[in-house]
Amino acid sequence: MSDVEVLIQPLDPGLPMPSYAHSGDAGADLHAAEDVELMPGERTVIGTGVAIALPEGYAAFVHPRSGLAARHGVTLVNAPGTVDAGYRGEIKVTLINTDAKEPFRLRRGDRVAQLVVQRVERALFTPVERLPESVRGTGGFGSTGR
Ligand SMILES: O=c1ccn([C@H]2C[C@H](O)[C@@H](COP(=O)(O)OP(=O)(O)OP(=O)(O)O)O2)c(=O)[nH]1
Ligand SMILES: [Mg+2]
Repeated sequence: MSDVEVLIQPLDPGLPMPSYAHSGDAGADLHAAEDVELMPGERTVIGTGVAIALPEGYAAFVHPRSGLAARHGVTLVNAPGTVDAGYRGEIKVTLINTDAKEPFRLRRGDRVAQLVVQRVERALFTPVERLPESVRGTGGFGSTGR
């Protein structure tokens, strides 16, 4: 894994910066900027107290944390959220509590999601009459069976 410099602006003094729990981790944990209580089925958007400037050719993706998903049914509505290189606003997280019964509580400062920084390509969309043939062809949506 190589390093890439990402400029980060703390918007909320007192909140920890995103950080990798272990060397080799792909995701840097993002911290919740506020206390939240989500009823079963409820969703909300919360801040993480940081803004970033990614280099051209990169994007960052806001992924759920598997511990919150497995233990509490808490995930992100738009997983993975896409942070564009040109975005300078606060990174936000679209939390949802999918649990049928249990409310979910999160404290300010808790790790709520994780940010994965990746190189991305831009497509040059080239219109054609016919696409090249492939083994899969047009089969999709369960075409290979269950
Ligand atoms: O989980 C997310 C997803 C997006 N964003 C920010 C960064 C991203 O660059 C911007 C726009 O996101 P997106 O393009 O997914 O949303 P949109 O609904 O298409 O909004 P827009 O019209 O602003 O592009 O919102 C977040 O902070 N968190
Ligand atoms: Mg958009």
